Amino acid sequence: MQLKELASQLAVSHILGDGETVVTGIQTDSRKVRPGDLFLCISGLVTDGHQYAAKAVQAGAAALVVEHDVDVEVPKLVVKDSRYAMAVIACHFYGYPSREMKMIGVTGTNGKTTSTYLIDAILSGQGFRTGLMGTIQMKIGSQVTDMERTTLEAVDLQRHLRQMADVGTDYCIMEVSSHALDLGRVKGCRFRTGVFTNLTQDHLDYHGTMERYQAAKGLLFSRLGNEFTGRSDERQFALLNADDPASAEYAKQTAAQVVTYGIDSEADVRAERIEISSKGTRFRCVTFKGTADFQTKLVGKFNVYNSLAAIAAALLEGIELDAVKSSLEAVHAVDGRLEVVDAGQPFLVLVDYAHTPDGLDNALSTVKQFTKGRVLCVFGCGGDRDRTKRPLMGKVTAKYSDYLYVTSDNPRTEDPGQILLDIVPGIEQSGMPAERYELIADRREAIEKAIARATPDDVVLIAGKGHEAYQEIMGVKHDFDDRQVAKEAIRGRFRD
Ligand SMILES: CC(=O)N[C@H]1[C@@H](OP(=O)(O)OP(=O)(O)OC[C@H]2O[C@@H](n3ccc(=O)[nH]c3=O)[C@H](O)[C@@H]2O)O[C@H](CO)[C@@H](O)[C@@H]1O[C@H](C)C(=O)N[C@@H](C)C(=O)N[C@H](CCC(=O)O)C(=O)O
Ligand SMILES: Nc1ncnc2c1ncn2[C@@H]1O[C@H](COP(=O)(O)OP(=O)(O)OP(=O)(O)O)[C@@H](O)[C@H]1O
Ligand SMILES: N[C@H](CCC[C@H](N)C(=O)O)C(=O)O
Ligand SMILES: [Mg+2]
Repeated sequence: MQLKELASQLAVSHILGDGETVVTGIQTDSRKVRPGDLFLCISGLVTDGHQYAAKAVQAGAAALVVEHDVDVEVPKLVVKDSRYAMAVIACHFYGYPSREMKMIGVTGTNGKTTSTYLIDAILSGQGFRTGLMGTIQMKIGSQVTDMERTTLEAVDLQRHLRQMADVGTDYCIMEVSSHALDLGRVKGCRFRTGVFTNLTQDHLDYHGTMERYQAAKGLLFSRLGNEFTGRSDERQFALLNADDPASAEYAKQTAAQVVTYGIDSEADVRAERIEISSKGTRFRCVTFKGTADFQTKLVGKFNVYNSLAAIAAALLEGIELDAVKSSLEAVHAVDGRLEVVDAGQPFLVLVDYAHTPDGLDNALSTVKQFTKGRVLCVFGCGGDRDRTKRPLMGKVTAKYSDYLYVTSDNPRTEDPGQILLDIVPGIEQSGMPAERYELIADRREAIEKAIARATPDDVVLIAGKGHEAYQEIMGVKHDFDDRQVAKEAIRGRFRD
């Protein structure tokens, strides 16, 4: 595509050099530039992409997008805001793929990955071709790849959406993180449905306050439904959790049709008579398309919310309640979410991805409900992330656990020992005596100790890393999988 065609998408911009220069790809990271690419210089939070313009050109960049002139001899498109230009250019370059599929975006502090998996299971169960994008994986046609980010930057997002559209995808179901909304990664995407799971504390390192965090998530809804076309297949929906106070604000902001789900409040899709066991959950679901009794393999009240979101999203696509029920009931636990680790031991070991105070409250209160013996919890807090959530996570784990093994969870560039110390005030506040918790920076050792202490009827919950297969220390990712390590610890203990 010619540089001048991309320039024509931006009202206030100008070209320095030959506008007929052809670019064959788009890139925002100089280290990934290939010959013929257009390199966009983004002024980021850590560094300024303009500094890497020369490197990008050395690697073969045919042209640049810049906010100011740089001393490099290739044609340049000068824009006001290169992050905004990135979304506009990416959408145009890849031919607006989100218009060729029905996009379902899920935002919220917890439950995004789980809800997207459930929606995917129901829609694909009906024979629709689905694509999935989120924390664990990206699925395009039959190809599945692991992900490093929850929501991709606009250039990567649009490129993959193009691939999804090209393989004939009917529905793209994707997680939309608050970082993505705030940084404009999904600008230009046309969503059919925006789903809100819940809002509780996380990411205050980035957003600063809960108000700003709430507002970032609100962008998914405030951009939804502004155009009424009269066509039912072009209707847009804001699917909101009636039990979460933030929903009222999102309902006001959106022009889309608001549909609610919930348990405690009046809602369009509501669960009643909830019965939770360690094997699954039963509930009656009263909807605008009838009533049905569900028996799912997913454990916990929080998973009833995730199920309701998925049921409502599917009903809005015209799927019959019976069909929704049979697909949902067939779903097993999502990878690393209350996943059972079984190496023949006489007690239950679960690996879960709870890494926020509310996530831990949900996971642990659920476990507590069906534990006859003691709850032994292994957990930590991520480095280079919201520090204020650390004592809160300490407090909530202490509330539900009989023994706590406080350990590392991706210390990243921080001192692991200091992160543990940041957690302790919350444990102390809960009144847990010192002999019932240990600080063990080495996660393997912490898991081994918890497994060594467990007796029949106890439950060991290893929280925070779920599906992750690494432990990031000082910027280096070391192989580490809680499920594998737990199995090794069990085998070590029960070896004859
Ligand atoms: C806060 C945040 O999301 N920051 C992202 C953002 O960083 P930034 O704008 O500050 O960029 P920067 O690092 O200053 O770099 C500026 C520019 O220089 C470029 N550069 C940099 C170095 C170089 O050698 N060459 C080069 O070209 C970069 O590619 C970038 O375009 O853009 C970068 C490039 O795309 C991302 O790598 C970076 O993700 C950081 C590392 C990150 O950790 N993000 C996490 C918090 C995140 O996004 N998490 C959410 C999930 C949250 C949830 O679970 O709810 C997610 O969606 O994954
Ligand atoms: N609806 C929910 N409400 C509260 N907690 C939940 C909910 N669903 C899941 N959780 C808890 O949060 C953890 C993470 O769930 P999930 O991966 O689905 O969330 P997510 O929003 O995708 O997280 P991330 O922001 O890291 O992508 C689970 O392991 C569980 O402990
Ligand atoms: N998407 C979340 C995941 C946190 C997972 C936890 N294991 C950690 O590293 O803190 C984040 O980037 O904050
Ligand atoms: Mg996720």
